[in-house]
This record gives sequence, structure tokens and C-alpha cells, in this order.
Amino acid sequence: MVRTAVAFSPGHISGYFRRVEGAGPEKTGSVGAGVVISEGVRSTVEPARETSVRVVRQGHVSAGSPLIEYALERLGVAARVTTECRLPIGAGFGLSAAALLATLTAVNHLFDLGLSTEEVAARAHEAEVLHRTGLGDVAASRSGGVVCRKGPGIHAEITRIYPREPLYAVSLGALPTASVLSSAEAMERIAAAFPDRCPRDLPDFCRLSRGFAEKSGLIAPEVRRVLEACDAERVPASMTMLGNGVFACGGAAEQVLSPFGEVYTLRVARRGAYLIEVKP
Ligand SMILES: Nc1ncnc2c1ncn2[C@@H]1O[C@H](COP(=O)(O)OP(=O)(O)OP(=O)(O)O)[C@@H](O)[C@H]1O
Ligand SMILES: CC(C)(CO)[C@@H](O)C(=O)[O-]
Repeated sequence: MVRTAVAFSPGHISGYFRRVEGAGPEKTGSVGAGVVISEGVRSTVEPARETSVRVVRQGHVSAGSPLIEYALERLGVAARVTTECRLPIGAGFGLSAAALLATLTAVNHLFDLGLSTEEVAARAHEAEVLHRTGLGDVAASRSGGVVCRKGPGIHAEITRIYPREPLYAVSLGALPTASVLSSAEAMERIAAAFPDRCPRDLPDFCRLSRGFAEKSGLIAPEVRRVLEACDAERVPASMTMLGNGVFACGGAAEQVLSPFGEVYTLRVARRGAYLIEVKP
């Protein structure tokens, strides 16, 4: 029987952020706030002669993931990797970071690399920043909660609160993170829109995020229509950063979002990436 390791990492919805450029990927990232969510990525790995990645979502399989391939090469290992998720990719659910954290957690055990959880996160963060697929998602998804990141990278001070109420989200399509992070103009608008405080609770997170989204100029017309429907029912809501999607909180949110697509009911995660099993 082939030795196999399986791990899971929660995803992360970023509500507002500001890029922080440091000397090298370790000190580069973002400050901001987001919610680590119960849904994420499950990764199954087994040793192989060459690395290959299969990305499975709702029965649909695609091949390849440059950032996972990069991270495994840096570790000097080769594995057959299968990632599985329910949420859509590229839609602002932080799945690139979750795929990295889950895969590297599994690989660490599969090959007995002896990396600490901090080293696993450092390598995932490096791959994210270099590929421009995220800035603060790895730091957030290392643990659970509604997070407020006060510095860039995985060593920064992060506060976490754990509300029990769910968050609801719909996706209207992908918005490749790299396309926004590569635009100097978008980064300037984003920096000017940054609300300089941490959220008190989930509704406060939604409101601070909305103020940021409005000023950032990132809201596409189809996202605007959903936000207007939320406003009409006084449901606090904002845009998933960075995706064409909306998250909302409060009892009426599910009903208000439902005409616009599949509504995901998301719990605030209680913990970060973890190993599920190693066999045999
Ligand atoms: N589940 C996954 N398994 C493997 N690779 C993934 C997965 N999700 C994302 N990726 C990698 O990340 C790239 C997309 O990155 P992007 O940052 O746009 O998506 P995301 O992380 O889902 O969304 P966001 O960062 O906007 O929250 C994909 O091209 C793929 O290489
Ligand atoms: C850049 C970003 C919005 C992409 O999901 C996220 O990584 C963040 O908040 O830094």
C-alpha cells in the first residue's frame, strides 16, 4: 500500500487590506482584517517520482498548480497531490493559501521533514507572495477566528475573535488576485481606503469592509447589484477580497443573497491547518 498523508486547511475571506512591501517575501504581506472560514481545502499526497497536482472541485478535475509545484520543489520532494474543495477557486476565499497550507502540512508528515507549523507557514507564505496569489491569507489561516493582522507576514501580531454566528457568501465569478496585486493604481486606491482599526464583531467587520470596498474602487457592477439588495434589507455586506463575490452577516442574509447564486453558509473556523491522517 502506498504511504499517503491527508491534511486540511481552512480558507479566509479578506474584508480589507493594505499591502506592506518588505525586504523579501518574509517581510512582505498585508495588514488588514478577514474571517477564517470552516470551508477550505483538503489535500492528499503520496510520494512520486515527479510532482503532479490534481485540483478537484465538484467532480471537475483540473491539472497543475504552479505555486504548489514551486513549494514542493523548494522542499526538495516530489509528490502526487490531489486538492479538493467545495468553494470556487479565485473567488476571494483564500483557497490558494489553504491549498498550500494543507499540502505542505501533509507533505511534512509524509516525508518526515520535521518542520514546525511555523516553518510550514513560512514556506506557504513565501510561495503566495512570490506568485502574487495572496498577501495575508497564510498568516490568517494558520489559526481560526475573525482576524486582524497588524503587520505583514506570519510573525506579525494578529488578534483573533471567535463569534458563533455564521457568515453567508455568494460568488459571481473569479477575479485573479495577481491581476489586482500587479496594478500600481489599484494598490494606491486600496492603501488610501484602508480603515485603520480592527473589527469589534462580525457586523462591525462587514461594515468596515464595506467602507473599504467602496473607496477602493474594486466593486464590479454585478457585485454592486448584490450589495444594493443587501442595503435595501439592512443586511451588512461587502465584497470578498479579491473575488467577484459578496459576504454578508445576520439572519436575513441568506434569503437576500439566494437570488444571486448558491449561498454558502460559513462558520468562523476555530483552528488552522491540521493533519487528518497518515497511512499506512
Ligand atoms: N484548491 C486549490 N488547489 C490547488 N491550487 C490552487 C487551489 N486554489 C487556488 N490554487 C492556485 O492559486 C491560483 C489562483 O489564485 P487566486 O489567489 O486567484 O485564488 P484564490 O486563492 O482561490 O482566491 P483569493 O486569493 O482571491 O482569495 C490558481 O491558479 C492555482 O494555481
Ligand atoms: C491580497 C488578498 C486580499 C488576496 O486574497 C489577501 O491575501 C490579503 O488580505 O492580504
